Amino acid sequence: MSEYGASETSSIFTSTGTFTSSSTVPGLGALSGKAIKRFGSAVVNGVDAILIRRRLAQIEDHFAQKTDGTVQSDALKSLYSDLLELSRPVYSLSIRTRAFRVIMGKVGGMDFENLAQAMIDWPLSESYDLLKAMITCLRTDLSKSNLDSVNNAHETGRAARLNAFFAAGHDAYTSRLPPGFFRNIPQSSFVIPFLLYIAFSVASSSTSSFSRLAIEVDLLSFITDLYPDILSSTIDRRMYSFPAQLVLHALSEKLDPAVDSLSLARLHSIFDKRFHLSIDTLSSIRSTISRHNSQSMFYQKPNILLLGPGETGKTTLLKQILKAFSDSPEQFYTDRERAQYIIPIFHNTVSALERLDTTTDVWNALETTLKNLRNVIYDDDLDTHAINSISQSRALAISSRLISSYSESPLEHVDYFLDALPRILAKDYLPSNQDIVQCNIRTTGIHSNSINLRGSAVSVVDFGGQFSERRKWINWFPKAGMIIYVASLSDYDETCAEDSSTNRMYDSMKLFDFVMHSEWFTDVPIVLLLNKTDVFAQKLRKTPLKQYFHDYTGGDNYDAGSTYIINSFLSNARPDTRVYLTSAVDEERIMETMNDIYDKYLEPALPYLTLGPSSEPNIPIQVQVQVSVSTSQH
Ligand SMILES: Nc1nc2c(ncn2[C@@H]2O[C@H](COP(=O)(O)OP(=O)(O)OP(=O)(O)O)[C@@H](O)[C@H]2O)c(=O)[nH]1
Ligand SMILES: [Mg+2]
Repeated sequence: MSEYGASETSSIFTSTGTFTSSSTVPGLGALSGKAIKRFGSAVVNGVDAILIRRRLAQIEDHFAQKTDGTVQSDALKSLYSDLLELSRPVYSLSIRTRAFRVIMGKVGGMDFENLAQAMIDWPLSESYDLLKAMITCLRTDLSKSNLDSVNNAHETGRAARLNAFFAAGHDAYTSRLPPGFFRNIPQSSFVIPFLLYIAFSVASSSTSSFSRLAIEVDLLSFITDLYPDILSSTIDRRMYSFPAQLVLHALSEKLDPAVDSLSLARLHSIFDKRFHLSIDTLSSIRSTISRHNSQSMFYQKPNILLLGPGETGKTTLLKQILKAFSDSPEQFYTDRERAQYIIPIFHNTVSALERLDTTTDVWNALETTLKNLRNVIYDDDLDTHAINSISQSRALAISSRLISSYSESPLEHVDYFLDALPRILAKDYLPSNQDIVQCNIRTTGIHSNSINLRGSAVSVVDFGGQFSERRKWINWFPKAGMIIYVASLSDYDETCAEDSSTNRMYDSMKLFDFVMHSEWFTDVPIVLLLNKTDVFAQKLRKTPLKQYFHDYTGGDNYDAGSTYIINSFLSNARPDTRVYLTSAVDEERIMETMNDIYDKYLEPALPYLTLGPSSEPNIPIQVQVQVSVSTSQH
């Protein structure tokens, strides 16, 4: 039994029978598909009035204390039926105001799935009145107050009462908005819950009737008034119209081209063609709603933090993202920028040569190459240097390839640059995109990069992963909107550059554990990116994982090995942690991963993404009355 008593589960208008045909209230009992006749006004008195007020009090109590998730579906249905019933213009304004307050609170608090369902099932004429009232209540951009234009005393009194009705709805709506929604964000963000409510109702209705209704109440003008620059806005601004685009998208899916061609034409004139949903509309709306309480969801924090130990691929990932999301990925690097990578690549090549097995026959011959490369590196004047003599040793480079394939364990970029030696040693060498991706430069300091992520301005922040760098991370913890923790699968047989007694993977797991359970990130989504799958696959065949993780039993099987490492990382992780296996040097693979992260985590967050307090002044909302619902009061 409900903690609110048996009456809670049944409607006074339907099942209890206490509210009978002797009622003086026209229209009662006409819920859920029964024909509703509009009588315009009602006189409620005696027992009926008491029952109605009692029921309303129950509904108010109920919704003040509970969210829908905790209530049984039958009970909910009757609660919503009665709630909607009591919002009808046939009741006194005081009753309607109380019902409207509950309804608007549900919408503002984004706990509206059941309300939307009840409204879809409601007769259209009733939904029309309620929708119109909602829009009026939320409109903030109308001319001052229409009270000024009302000239006789009676009308003024009526308008004032209506004003109070809308103000009550507005109040209830704003008081339930998710934390931070109202303050310091553009005014139009205030309507996000309402727009999501409409999008949800449209998307979940089975026919086009509800969509037509939304057009009829002039939702499109409401949207264009709120977002005058809906199509022309800059990237920074465009994200604010995401929920509006969601509504337009849902409407265009539901309207019937044969019947609603005019509405569709108007709709398409404001619909952003670049708007993209990765999942179906309803799931997309649901996942957007489900994120609303997560304070992390980019409210003033559009920052993706790339954390993880040194040399795990954070900067490589960033390079790939910056290039892929730029306006022209192919021309991303200028020749000057490419040239800046020559010296670091020579450095990488030298260290690659230095790590080769000195007992091999060709080592002596390679030394000339090494010496010349060093000369170039340590002399600032690249042009006058002995690039010529370096290129003479090109033949030797071929043999270096042999050596690298014999080397005991693969050395990643090291292998790459040894293989690329003939090209690197050419006189007119200019690093290719892939050379730049493979180039290993240790990050020091913090590097925040603004990118346009499918139309949204987001910062991706890259940190150095070495011990000495980690202490700098903390400054950014309060600003984290999302964490991508990058670990390297191939770390299992290596020790830390800063401490040769610590295994890199153990260090990585410990650091992950720290990040995962840091109080800064309680609400911050964390994605674990297990990188360097390519190196891992190669390495596993040569260096047994069991040697470093004694309880591992999967041999050199890639799936067994990677699953074991995933499980080890996740053994103490939050259940919502998402894991990806990827290779940051493989452009296609890493972009697949990033797109998936975008679809699952970023897209649902977009409505909450904002650039910060100073982006637009917070103009106080004024409640004004423009459209009145038909009613008469007592
Ligand atoms: N083969 C291979 N190499 C990778 C992969 N990811 C990164 N690398 C290489 O590993 C090296 C280190 O990568 P970075 O991105 O610089 O590492 P980081 O995490 O930024 O390191 P710090 O800046 O020191 O914290 C570079 O040479 C990359 O090209 C991968 O998936 N496969
Ligand atoms: Mg780096």
